[in-house]
Amino acid sequence: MKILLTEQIRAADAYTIAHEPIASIDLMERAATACVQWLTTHFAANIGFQIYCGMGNNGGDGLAIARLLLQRGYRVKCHLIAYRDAFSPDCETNFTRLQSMGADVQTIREPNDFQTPSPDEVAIDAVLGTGTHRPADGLVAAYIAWINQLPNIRIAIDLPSGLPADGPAAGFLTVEAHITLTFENYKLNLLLPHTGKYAGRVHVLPIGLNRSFWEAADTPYHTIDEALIQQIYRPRQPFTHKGSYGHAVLICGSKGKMGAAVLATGACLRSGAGLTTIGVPPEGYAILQTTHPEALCTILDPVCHLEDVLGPASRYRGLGIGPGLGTSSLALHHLHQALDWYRNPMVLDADALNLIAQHPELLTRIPPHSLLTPHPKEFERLFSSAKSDDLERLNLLRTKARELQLILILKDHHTCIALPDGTCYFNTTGNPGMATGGSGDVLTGLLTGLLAQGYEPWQAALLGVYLHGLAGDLAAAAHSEEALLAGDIITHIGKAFQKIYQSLPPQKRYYL
Ligand SMILES: NC(=O)C1=CN([C@@H]2O[C@H](COP(=O)(O)OP(=O)(O)OC[C@H]3O[C@@H](n4cnc5c(N)ncnc54)[C@H](OP(=O)(O)O)[C@@H]3O)[C@@H](O)[C@H]2O)[C@H](O)CC1
Ligand SMILES: [K+]
Repeated sequence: MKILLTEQIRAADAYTIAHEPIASIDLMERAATACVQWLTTHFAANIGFQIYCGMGNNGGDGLAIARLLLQRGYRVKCHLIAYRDAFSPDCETNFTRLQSMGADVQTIREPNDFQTPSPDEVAIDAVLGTGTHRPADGLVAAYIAWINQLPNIRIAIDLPSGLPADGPAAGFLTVEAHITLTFENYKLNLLLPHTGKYAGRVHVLPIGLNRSFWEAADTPYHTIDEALIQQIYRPRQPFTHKGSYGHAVLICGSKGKMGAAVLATGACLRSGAGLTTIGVPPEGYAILQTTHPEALCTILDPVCHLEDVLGPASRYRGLGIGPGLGTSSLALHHLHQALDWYRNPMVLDADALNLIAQHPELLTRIPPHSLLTPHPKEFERLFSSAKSDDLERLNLLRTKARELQLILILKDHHTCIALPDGTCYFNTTGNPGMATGGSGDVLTGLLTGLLAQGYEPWQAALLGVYLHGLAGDLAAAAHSEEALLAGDIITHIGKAFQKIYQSLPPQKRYYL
C-alpha cells in the first residue's frame, strides 16, 4: 500500500470528502470510531482515560473519542491544550458536542494547569497530528515534556504529538508513545528508526479514504501488506516435481560460524525450494549432513573451482552467499568464484557484504537485480558515505539501488527494500524478538529458496522479507519476543505460508 506524504494525505482527505461524498466532520467521526473500537477491544470498561486534545483536527479526533468512550460507559477526563486562540471548525464542533453531553473539559492555558492523573489511567495524546510542521514550543512543548514523565501508558492518535509525518524531525520534542493508532496507513516517519521509536507499537486503522485517489498518488514509498503478498505468492500446483521448484545453492559457513550455514540451509529448505545444495568448508561437512539430511552438501576447499564441484551454474536458479563465511582470503576466493561462475541474480549477505566493503571494485561485478541484505552497520561499511540521518540514508539506499541496478534490503525494525526502479517498500511484519543472532541468516536462506522457485528477484525480496517477519511474529506468539531464537523463525515458516495461503480469496485457494 502506498505511503502518502503529508500534502497527499490532506489531498486524499479532501478528495474523499468531495467524492464519497462525506462531510469532513463525519470523516473525523469515522476516525474516532475506529480508535474507540480499538480502545474498547483492548481496555475493559473499568479503565479510566485522560484525553489531551489540541485545537486542530487531531484535537477534534480526541474530543470525539472522549464523547464516544463516555457513551460506552468509560470514565473519561478531557483536557484542551489551548496553545492557540482558534479551533479548527471540526474540532470546535466536537468540543460543542462533548460539552453538550455535560462532559467536563479542562482548559489548560499554562504548564501549572496540568493535573497529575492516577497512574492506572490511560493517557490519550491527541494534541498534534499530521499538521505538525515545526518543532513544538511554548505550551505544546511543556505538555510533551510533562506527559513523557508520567508513568501512565500513552496512546497517540495518528502520530505522537510533535512528530511530523515525514521530513526532518531532528530536535523536535515528541511524545514518547507506547502505542500509536494511525489512520489509513503508516506515515513515513513512523517507519524510520530515529523517529519511529517515538510511536511505540503502531496499529493502522483504516478509515476508508478514497481508494482511487490513493492508487493514483505518486509516491516512491510503499508498505508491504497482505494484499500485495497475495498477488506475489504462488501456491504449489499438482503434477509438479522437485525440478519445478528449482535448485538453490548456498555458500556459507567457516570454522566457528557453521551455525549461520545451518540456519540459512534450514530456511532455504523450508522456503519450498525443490533442491538445496550447500557448499561448506571441510569442517562443516559432517555438521550440515547431520543437521540437514534433506540438503546436498559439497566441500569447498581452498583450491576448488565452483564449476568443478557444483557443476554448471545453469543447474541452479538461486545462489546465496555470505552467512558465516568469514572474511579470510579463502572467503574472498569463494566470493570471486561465485561472481565469475553465477551470472544470475543472487543473494549477498553478512560477510559477503563485508568483503565487498573491503573490495568495493566487486560491487560492479554483482549480477543486476541481485539482493543485498545489509543491516545498517553493513550498509554504512558498503557505502561509506552512509549517514546515520534516516532520510539521508533512505535517499542513499534508493540512489544506490538505481545506480547499481540492485535490490537493497536494509534490515531494521521495518526492513526497507529499495528496488532498481527507485521504489521503496517497508515491511510491516516482524518484531523486536527477531533482533537476535542468526535471524539474518534465516532471511538469506529464505530469499535464496524463493529465487530458486522462479520468483522474480523483486518478488522474492518482498515475499521473503514479509514471510520472515510473519514467521517471527508467529514464533514470538509461541515463545515470547525475549526467548525467540532464529531457529524458531525457521520452525514457523510453514505456519506463515499457511497464513498467507488462508488469506487468499477463495478462488485462489486451490487446496484445502
Ligand atoms: N485523513 C485523515 O487521515 C484524517 C485525519 N484527521 C485528523 O486530522 C489531523 C490533522 O489535523 P490538522 O488540523 O491538519 O493538524 P493538527 O491537528 O496536527 O495541527 C493543528 C495545527 O497546529 C499547528 N502546529 C503545527 N505544528 C505545531 C507545533 N509544533 N506547535 C504548535 N502548533 C503547531 C498548525 O497550525 P499553524 O497555523 O501553525 O500552521 C496545525 O495546522 C490528523 O493527524 C488526524 O488526527 C481527521 O480526523 C480526518 C481524517
Ligand atoms: K497525536
